[in-house]
Amino acid sequence: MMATEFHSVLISRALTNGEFIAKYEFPVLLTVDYDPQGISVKLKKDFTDRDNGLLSEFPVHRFSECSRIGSVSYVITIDGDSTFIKFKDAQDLKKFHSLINEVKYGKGTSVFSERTDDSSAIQYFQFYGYLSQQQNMLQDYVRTSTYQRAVLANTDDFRDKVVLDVGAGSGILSFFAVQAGAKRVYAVEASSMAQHAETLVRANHVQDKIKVIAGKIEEVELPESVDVIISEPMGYMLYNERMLETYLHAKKWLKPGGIMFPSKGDLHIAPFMDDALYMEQTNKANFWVQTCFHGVDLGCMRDAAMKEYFRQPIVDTFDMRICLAKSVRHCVDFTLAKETDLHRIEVPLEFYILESGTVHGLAFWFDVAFSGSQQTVWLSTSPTEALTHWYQVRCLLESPIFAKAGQLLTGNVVLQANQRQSYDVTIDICVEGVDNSRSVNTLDLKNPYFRYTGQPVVPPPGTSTSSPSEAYWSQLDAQGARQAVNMVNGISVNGLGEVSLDTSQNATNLMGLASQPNIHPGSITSTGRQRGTFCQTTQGTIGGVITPSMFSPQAVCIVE
Ligand SMILES: C[S@@+](CC[C@H](N)C(=O)[O-])C[C@H]1O[C@@H](n2cnc3c(N)ncnc32)[C@H](O)[C@@H]1O
Repeated sequence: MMATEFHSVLISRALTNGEFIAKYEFPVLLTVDYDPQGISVKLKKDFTDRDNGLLSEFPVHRFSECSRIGSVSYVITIDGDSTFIKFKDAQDLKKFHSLINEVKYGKGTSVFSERTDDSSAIQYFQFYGYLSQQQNMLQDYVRTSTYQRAVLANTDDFRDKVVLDVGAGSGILSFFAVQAGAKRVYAVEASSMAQHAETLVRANHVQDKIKVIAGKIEEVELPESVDVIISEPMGYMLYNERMLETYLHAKKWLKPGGIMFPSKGDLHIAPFMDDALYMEQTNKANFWVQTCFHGVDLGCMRDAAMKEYFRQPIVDTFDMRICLAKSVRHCVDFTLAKETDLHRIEVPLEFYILESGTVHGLAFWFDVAFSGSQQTVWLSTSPTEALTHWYQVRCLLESPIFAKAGQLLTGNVVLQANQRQSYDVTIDICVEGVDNSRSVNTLDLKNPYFRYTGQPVVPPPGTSTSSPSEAYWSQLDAQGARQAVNMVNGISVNGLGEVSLDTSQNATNLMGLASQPNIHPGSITSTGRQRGTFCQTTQGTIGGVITPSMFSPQAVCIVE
């Protein structure tokens, strides 16, 4: 990944009276690098130690004002500031002009640019350009370790093979492919993280194996076809971010019979009951019921507030026992699916209700499988498995419906892709044979509510079929020597006044903590991935980066 360089360039800037004065009294080195939205122009002292000589940097995008002047000069205006660039000769100007033309008029539009709003793409790739955000994903050790295991358990599929890493980020999956014996890996990354990936590749002395290509998979050219495609394109509810389409698009570079890692994804959907969650959202909307808020009647806004709160998918985790029926599984085979298959996804639903209760909505989670020739490895985001940074997602119904054990709940979920790299999710369910039992809601997956607090999940009320108090004491009795011992907050005090820690309980707690992956707070809306924020919790301090879209009243903290 090499920047284009122009030596001995003179830079001037325009004064308000239209005259130009020298910005630097010496000739500079101008470099042009890839930028997710166009190009990044850097002005450096024309020294050999180029990294230290950076004078200034500005991006040139499709809508930037630029113009050629004469045969050796160019003027670029950004936010009213005009920079006059005088190249060494006409040859350099021509080269620079063609780079600018590529940005402004493109090599034609791409599948990615056609399906994505510019503003969404800018925010999205800025997010992934932060080392802290890549770190958040790397530190989800369930995710990262499962990928490494899947690759290293299938070395036959990687040894001496050419691999494509789609959306390489820091390049971690490319490194795994090399560890498994890959001959060459093309690591394609559209955000500015590509530059860091290149640095990591060099620092690890694998530049002869890993070739970092800065750009979007839909827009770059590879020198050859590949045997394996590896990627981590899953968003919330599997589909958020629409990066799975990028993953499927990349198949244009896959040799016939080539391997996709992961190979398939299963989206699980189940009806759930959660009175506390429903009441929490309703109570927030009830703020607007007030008829005399500082003397103002807010009542007319209550319905709109309900709509707004119920449009937000809830991202957190829960006890599987809130599910009233076995999940329906919707499977995508990445080796067979086309990217257009993901523009509108309709999942028919049919649930046999196992437990009577109020259906407050539908819960979603996903699993992906790496089907290697030696071993199949699954990565699961199920509520029954160790927590990942994808958590689980729940879509609420504004009007819940009651269903009895043995009844059939039918309907469908429609995921309609939008230009904001996300989906509008419509859930539509009804209890068969009951009047007025249908309920429909459309939610905006781009704008979820991060509800995860780091607190352990609690089982739904009413799951005890015998006396929990009796069960607790008989468990202690069964351990022996516990009779006549009082327990206060894990500290036992026996009849002799001796005090000791209840190590059995503490060990369980510690294990509980240790089994949590390094999960950070919720997400910004550009990706739905991690949100950094700063807060103190009972279990530690959480640090992270705040981005503009994080300033939402619903920001919550997560235990690290
Ligand atoms: C979820 S991250 C995964 C990063 C890395 N592979 C890992 O597993 O840690 C997805 C990465 O794909 C990149 N990406 C998303 N869409 C892309 C596209 N159309 N072309 C190239 N890279 C893309 C993002 O910038 C981001 O760095």
